Amino acid sequence: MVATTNQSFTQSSSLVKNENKLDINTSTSSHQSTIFCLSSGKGKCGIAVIRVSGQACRQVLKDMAQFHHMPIPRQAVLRKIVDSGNGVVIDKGLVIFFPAPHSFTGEDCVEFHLHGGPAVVSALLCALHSIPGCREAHPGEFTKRAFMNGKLDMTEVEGLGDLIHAETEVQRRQALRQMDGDLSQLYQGWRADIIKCVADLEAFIDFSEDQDIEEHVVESVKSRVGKLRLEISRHLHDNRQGERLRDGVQVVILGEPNVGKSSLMNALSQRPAAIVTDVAGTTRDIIETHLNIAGYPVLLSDTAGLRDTADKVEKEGVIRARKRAEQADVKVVVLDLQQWQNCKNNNRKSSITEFVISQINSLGLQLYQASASSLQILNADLSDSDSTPQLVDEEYCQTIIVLNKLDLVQGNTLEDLKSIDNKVLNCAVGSCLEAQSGRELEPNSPVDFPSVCCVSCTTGEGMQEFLAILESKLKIMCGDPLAGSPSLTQARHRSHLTKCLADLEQFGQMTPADDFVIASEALRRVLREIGKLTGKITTEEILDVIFRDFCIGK
Ligand SMILES: Nc1nc2c(c(=O)[nH]1)N(C=O)[C@@H](CNc1ccc(C(=O)N[C@@H](CCC(=O)O)C(=O)O)cc1)CN2
Ligand SMILES: Nc1nc2c(ncn2[C@@H]2O[C@H](COP(=O)(O)OP(=O)(O)OP(=O)(O)O)[C@@H](O)[C@H]2O)c(=O)[nH]1
Repeated sequence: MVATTNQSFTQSSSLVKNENKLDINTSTSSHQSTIFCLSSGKGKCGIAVIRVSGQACRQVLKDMAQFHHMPIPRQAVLRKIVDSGNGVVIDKGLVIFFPAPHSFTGEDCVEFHLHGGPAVVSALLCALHSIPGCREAHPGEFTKRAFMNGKLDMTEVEGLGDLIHAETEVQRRQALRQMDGDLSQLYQGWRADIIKCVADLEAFIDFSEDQDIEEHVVESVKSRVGKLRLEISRHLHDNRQGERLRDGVQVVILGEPNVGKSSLMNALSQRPAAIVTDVAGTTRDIIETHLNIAGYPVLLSDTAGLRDTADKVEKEGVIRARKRAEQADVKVVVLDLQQWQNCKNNNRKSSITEFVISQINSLGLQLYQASASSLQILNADLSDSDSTPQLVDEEYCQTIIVLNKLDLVQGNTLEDLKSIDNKVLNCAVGSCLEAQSGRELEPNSPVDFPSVCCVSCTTGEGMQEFLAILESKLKIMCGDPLAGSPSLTQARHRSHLTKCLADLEQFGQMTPADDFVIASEALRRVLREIGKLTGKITTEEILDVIFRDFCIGK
């Protein structure tokens, strides 16, 4: 066995060398031009920061800030800053030198912190232009250099991009975690595991006449690959929590005409985003607004009231509403309590539960919301590496039922409403939806029943409770970005990892009669995919797509 270990080690290092041949992420920046850019926001501001990165930085310091010796690294110094072309003083500002490799880009960097007037900024940019070898940076070019110089891997770069684009607190937390390398570490760890497996397997291929090695090595590799398969499965089947948080949660308001959908939309967005009238069928097109609800990014849509109609325009609106409902992460179904009050007034016996159920049924929406298969994997036994988890990707969504126009409910009806226990109502409605879905769930599988609440969009009563429910649903849909292992955040990652999983599964089905060379090739493909994920293997095309979305000056 000692021999095997040694063999693994040499295999392992040759493997790394082989892989590096595919690596274009090794370029040195010595031949590149020096780039500069305004990194703070455009327009008048207190202080403007202009960054310079590249070989000409030392010349810039000499010519523009009269440093005859290089300043102490990373220490701000107040200097007169001069246009070296004409000797004119541009401003008196702070200058910081970050010598390579200890800078953001890994190259020599200089920062000018100036007074934020547009004329000051443009004079400095102009002066930099005239220094030989200097040019203005493209969007994301500083970060691209940081990536090229190995300061950040691709997932960290993407985290940084997300941090800049983060509009809400929870998005910020997820992006920061990714920028800090949590996702990178997870993927690098998987890569290291596979490298070991390939090394062991290839050592076995070279020394297969030794039966002792076969037993141990092949079995151990199979079991390690099995564990990894399960880990990647779990990471992929997370109900897209991280992606949802990054892209925004789709919350869709649905219901019959005139029940108060647009009023709810306006109450949530605190502005008259949608037209409200007492004419049934007012909203036709989908009306969207972006909201920050408790730190979660939400794309809220108001939709046309669901009903059969001969009106051509309204009909199209209803089709769009149903389509949007299918894409919803959270469905907010609005019902009109005045209709229940009318039932009661007409002496038609109807409990609130019956009313809710019959109304929901008549809307013809798919509101059932368990994602049993995805949740199953979370409970799967990690040690049982031979069982390939069978996962079906189900759409997972949450439903809130809002009983609106609470202010119109009076007398006995109001008392009836107040007497009902919310939990009982939630369960009754939930069971009904479960039955309606026609699907059998295993006992104890976690199902989130829809939550029911009463509000008045006119008086604001119940709105806090509704918001609290919505918040809890957003939490379920996005998870806590700081808890547990980091989430998958992008379709790009999903696509690479799905390919990895397919190859790992192919490997798992290998039998002793199979060719181990082919099996090890499957593992090498996994390595290549993870390499693409972290940017160890990349192409200009991919880089362009990723850096395109960065701001100028980043
Ligand atoms: N003025 C200023 N503020 C800024 C930045 C900047 O470039 N300039 N940043 C730009 O995004 C962010 C900070 N990120 C930075 C990341 C690395 C290094 C850096 O010098 N890294 C060196 C040394 C590390 C150390 O000493 O701990 C290195 O990695 O070797 C600097 C800033 C946010 N604030
Ligand atoms: N009393 C009372 N009236 C409400 C409440 N919410 C909405 N309304 C009224 O109900 C009517 C319909 O409201 P909308 O918000 O336009 O209803 P909608 O569901 O968007 O209607 P459509 O666009 O037809 O689908 C308007 O006259 C609102 O003022 C409420 O809580 N109490």
